[in-house]
Amino acid sequence: MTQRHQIAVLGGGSFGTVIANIMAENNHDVCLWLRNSERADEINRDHINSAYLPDYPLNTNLKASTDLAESITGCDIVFMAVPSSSSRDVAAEVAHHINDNAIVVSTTKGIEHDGFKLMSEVLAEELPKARIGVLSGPNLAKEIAAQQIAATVIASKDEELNEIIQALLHCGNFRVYASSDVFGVELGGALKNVYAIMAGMAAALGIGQNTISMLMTRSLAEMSRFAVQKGADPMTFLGLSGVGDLIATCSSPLSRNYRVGYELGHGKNLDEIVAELGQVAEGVNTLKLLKQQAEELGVYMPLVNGLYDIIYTPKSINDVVGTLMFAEQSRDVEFTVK
Ligand SMILES: NC(=O)c1ccc[n+]([C@@H]2O[C@H](COP(=O)([O-])OP(=O)(O)OC[C@H]3O[C@@H](n4cnc5c(N)ncnc54)[C@H](O)[C@@H]3O)[C@@H](O)[C@H]2O)c1
Ligand SMILES: O=P(O)(O)OC[C@H](O)CO
Repeated sequence: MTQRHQIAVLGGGSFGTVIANIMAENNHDVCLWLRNSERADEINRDHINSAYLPDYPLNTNLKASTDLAESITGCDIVFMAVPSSSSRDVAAEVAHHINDNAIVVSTTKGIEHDGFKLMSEVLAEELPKARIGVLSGPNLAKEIAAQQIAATVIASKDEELNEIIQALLHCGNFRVYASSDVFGVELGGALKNVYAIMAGMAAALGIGQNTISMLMTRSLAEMSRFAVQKGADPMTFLGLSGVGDLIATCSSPLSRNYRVGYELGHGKNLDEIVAELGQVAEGVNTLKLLKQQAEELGVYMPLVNGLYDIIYTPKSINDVVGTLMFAEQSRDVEFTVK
C-alpha cells in the first residue's frame, strides 16, 4: 500500500486547484491554501472553485483553508502555485511553519525581478532546509480539469523526491516524467511564456502554418541559445518542459500569455488586457527581465527584442517583422554548432 501523504498546495488559482484535486483523488490528505474566504468556504461546502474552474467537481477529500499555519503544519509536502511576484513573500511565511526536510515543489513559471532568479533559487534561499523540486510541462489547467490526457516533469537532483512526486500525481490522465536538470526544466517553463505572447499576436494577424512553424522553431532556437549562455543543457529543451510546453502555450487560447498576445495583435493596450485577464500572465514580466538579461550576457535574441519593441516602443508590428526578415543570414540549429 502506498504511503498517504499530508500535503499543502499554496495558491487557489487554476493550476493549484487542479494538482490539489489530483492528489486528493489519489487518496492523500490535501489542503488548498488561498486568501479568499468565500472561495475557501465554497470549496469546502460545494466542492467547486467556481472562479477558476466552474465545471470541475472537486474531490470531497480536498480541504481549503485561508490559514497558512493550519494548512502547512504537519505536512511533509508543499506545492507552491502562486505567481512569481508573490513566491518569495509566501515562502518566507512558510518558513515559520514548515517541517524540517519537508519537500517543497514549485509550479511557478516565472522569474524574480532582482537577480533573474528562478523560483527554486528563491525557495532555496527562504527554505534552506527543504528538499526542493520543480514541476513544469505542457499543463493547461483547464484541459487537465476536463480529464484530457497530459504529462509533466518533476525535476530535482533528489531522486527519491522525484519518485514520491511521480507517485503522488500519477493517474489515468496525468503522467509525470522525472529529470535531474532543475535549472533547464524551470528555465524552459519561464521562457516559453514570452514566445506564447508572440504566437498569440501572430494568430490575431491571421498568419499561416509556415509562419507559425517558423516562429515556434526559432523561439526554441532562441531559448536554447540563451540557456546555453546561462550554463544550462539545451537538450532539456527538447523535452516536455521545453518544446512540449512551447507547443502547448503557443497554440492554445487557454494560455493566458497567448491571450495577452492575441489582444495585443488586435490593437488593445497592455495594461487594459492584463487588468481584464485578472489572472497571472507571467510572460509580461519575464519579457522585460529576459531582454535585460540577454543584453547583459550579449545573447542575440531578435524575437524577444522585436516583441519588446512592439509592446514598449512606438515601433509597429510591420517595422519589427521587416527588421527580422532582413537580419543577417544565419544558420539553423546554430546553438549546437561549435
Ligand atoms: N494555469 C496553468 O495552466 C498553469 C500550469 C502550470 C503552471 N502554471 C504556473 O503556476 C503559477 C500559478 O498559475 P495559476 O494558473 O494557478 O495562476 P492563477 O492566476 O490562476 O492563480 C494564482 C493564485 O494565486 C493567488 N495569489 C497571488 N498572490 C498571492 C499571495 N501573495 N498569497 C496567496 N495567494 C496569492 C491568486 O489570488 C490566485 O488565486 C504561474 O506561475 C503559472 O505560470 C500555470
Ligand atoms: O496560461 P499560461 O499562459 O500561464 O500557461 C499555462 C501553462 O504554463 C501551460 O503549460
